[in-house]
Amino acid sequence: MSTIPANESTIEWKNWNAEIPATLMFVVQDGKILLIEKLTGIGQGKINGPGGKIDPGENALQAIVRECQEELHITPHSPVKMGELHFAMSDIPDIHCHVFMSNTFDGEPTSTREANPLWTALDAIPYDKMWEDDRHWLPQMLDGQLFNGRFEFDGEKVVWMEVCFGDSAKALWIENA
Ligand SMILES: Nc1nc2c([nH]c(=O)n2[C@H]2C[C@H](O)[C@@H](COP(=O)(O)OP(=O)(O)OP(=O)(O)O)O2)c(=O)[nH]1
Repeated sequence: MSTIPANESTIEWKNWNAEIPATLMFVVQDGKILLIEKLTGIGQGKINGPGGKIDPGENALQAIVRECQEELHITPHSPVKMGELHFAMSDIPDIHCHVFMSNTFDGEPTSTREANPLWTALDAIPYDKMWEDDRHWLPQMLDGQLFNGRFEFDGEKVVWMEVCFGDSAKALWIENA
């Protein structure tokens, strides 16, 4: 488990519930990862994976497939859930995010109103243009590790975090999609 800084979180995580359920997808193929330049919504202007909010009546898997279709015109095959992320935000509603990976998909990644596709070498992921927490779980996820991350933000800055990996991380997931 990794934590920063050493101080306690101001969040009472035991009773914490996010307002927004969301998803992320990372497609990896031939030594490259399919990232996006996000053009709308939360994190606009950042590099991220495709994803977005879960609509009422959807589960996380249905939501991530729909978001990939909407944002990049691709349909990922057999998404595998790799992690959950819990974001306690200071200035926007709190977010609970399900993170998936896939190695194959139908369609051609295409720019849309919401995103520009960016095939990126796995050793050149631009963490400086991504959310600050990503560097604390994305490398391990790409090594095949399941994860569970809790992050407290002040604006866009991480002020506290706790990230677990492996089976003990999966035991912390709220939902096994
Ligand atoms: N990698 C990463 N992704 C994050 C972080 N915080 C955060 O909300 N996200 C992701 C989760 C969602 O995929 C996305 C936020 O949802 P969104 O605003 O894109 O939702 P949406 O596509 O449904 O947008 P809209 O309907 O409001 O236009 O950003 C973070 O710290 N790191």
